Amino acid sequence: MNKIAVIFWTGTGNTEVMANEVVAGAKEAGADVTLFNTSAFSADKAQEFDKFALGCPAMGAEELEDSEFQPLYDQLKAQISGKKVVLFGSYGWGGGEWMNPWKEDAANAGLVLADEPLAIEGAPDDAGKEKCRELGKVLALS
Ligand SMILES: Cc1cc2nc3c(=O)[nH]c(=O)nc-3n(C[C@H](O)[C@H](O)[C@H](O)COP(=O)(O)O)c2cc1C
Repeated sequence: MNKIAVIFWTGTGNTEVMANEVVAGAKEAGADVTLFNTSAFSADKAQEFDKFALGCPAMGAEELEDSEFQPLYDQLKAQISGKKVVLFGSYGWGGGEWMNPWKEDAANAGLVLADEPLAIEGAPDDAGKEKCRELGKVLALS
């Protein structure tokens, strides 16, 4: 089975645009993909999926969004150790720094990163959208 959950949090829509492109890329590669805003997903659904694309912008001071995304991610990572995952999100001024501790944390939790995380400044342009589709494709084919 190749069931993928794409789960994202967004404040102003940029990471949602990325999430939609990740979905498109994974579908093009033949996966069965479902898109969730964090508020629509709970960790007890994790076992229904084989792979996960997780999207969250840089918030706080180079951190994950702390009211919805971080708590969900903390519960989820305990349940999906050993599963394939990709990470993505939009940032503003920090050069993508928030992605480094996230990547390290995911690896420490035993998540298997199917590709390098994708960090995009602001709203993705056409080239950025293509990178998102490619990320979805790589996850689907991994
Ligand atoms: C409360 C808050 C904190 C933020 N902190 C950071 C940060 O630490 N580093 C950074 O590069 N951008 C930061 N940003 C900018 C967002 O990451 C950026 O606007 C991003 O495009 C938002 O993505 P979204 O449209 O998916 O919400 C912050 C924005 C807000 C509102």
